[in-house]
Amino acid sequence: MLFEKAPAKINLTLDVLHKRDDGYHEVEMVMTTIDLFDRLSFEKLENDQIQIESENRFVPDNEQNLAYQAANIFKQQFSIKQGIRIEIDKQIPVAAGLAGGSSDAAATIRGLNRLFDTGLTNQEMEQLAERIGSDVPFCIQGGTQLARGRGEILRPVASLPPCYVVIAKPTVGVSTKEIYKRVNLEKMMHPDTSAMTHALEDQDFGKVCAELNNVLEPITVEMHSTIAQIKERMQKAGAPGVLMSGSGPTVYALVQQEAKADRIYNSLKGFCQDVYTVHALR
Ligand SMILES: C[C@@](CO)(OP(=O)(O)O)[C@H](O)COP(=O)(O)OP(=O)(O)OC[C@H]1O[C@@H](n2ccc(N)nc2=O)[C@H](O)[C@@H]1O
Ligand SMILES: Nc1ncnc2c1ncn2[C@@H]1O[C@H](COP(=O)(O)OP(=O)(O)O)[C@@H](O)[C@H]1O
Repeated sequence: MLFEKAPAKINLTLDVLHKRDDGYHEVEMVMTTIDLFDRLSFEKLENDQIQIESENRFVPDNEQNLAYQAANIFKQQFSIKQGIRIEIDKQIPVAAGLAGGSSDAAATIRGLNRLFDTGLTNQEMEQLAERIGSDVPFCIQGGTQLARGRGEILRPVASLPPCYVVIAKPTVGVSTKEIYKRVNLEKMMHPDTSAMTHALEDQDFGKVCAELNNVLEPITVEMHSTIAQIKERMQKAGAPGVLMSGSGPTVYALVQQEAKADRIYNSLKGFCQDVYTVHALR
């Protein structure tokens, strides 16, 4: 048996540049992994099946599961006849904009690369990952990266300065596809991506907070006003930087003082079911 941790990600910026002929959107976004993890275990089976086990009722146990899809692609790639049992201890909220499923898929590729001793490089794993979803290549290495293309063209950038990340996920469900469908390119306040990467290089926390921007946020907020309410609560509790992650509905606050992080956490506990205080991964 072998284990892998699958961290969640947040978007520090998310820009949509244009719609492509293949239906996807050309994006430019800075993402960073945080210390909120799913834990996966991998075991070889004598039969030819892929088995997914999870106690979380929102996690599919069939080919819909991104970890299943990753295992299937991996088996095909290396003509592996054995089966694989994958157990997912789910800690990342599902359908949250935190890339939980994508990170499970990436962890599966990393885990199977070790289990079957196949020696794939990170770049080769990212190429396999691309076939599963736009966010999966980023999740192979995580850290802080600038992602372009539909999310698969990656460049490492400087990490977040040390800070707390207070995360709140309302119970509303959001479909990524639906949010991208509502994108109106004329009506956008685009992030300054290069200002964000420079702020990270300079470890300028105030500037990082000032540059947080996600063009999908107004679209999801229009559908779910609770996101705006969470943002307002965080700001009132003293958060210097607040943003929705990915297509939502999760909102996070960045803050450097522990006492302020506690205050933000307490202002949301009771209002929101899923609230966590975590750190960015360096
Ligand atoms: C918005 C983001 C930001 O990190 O994350 P999440 O909210 O999912 O965490 C990503 O772009 C989501 O990536 P991911 O969830 O992997 O998307 P995919 O499975 O590849 O695509 C789901 C659907 O979203 C739309 N899509 C996705 C990526 C992209 N660059 N352009 C798109 O238009 C397409 O309609 C696609 O059918
Ligand atoms: N391993 C997995 N963990 C969670 N959700 C998964 C997984 N595999 C597939 N899914 C499906 O993917 C959808 C999006 O989930 P998730 O990856 O958590 O969200 P997001 O893309 O918003 O970050 C869910 O509705 C769920 O049914």
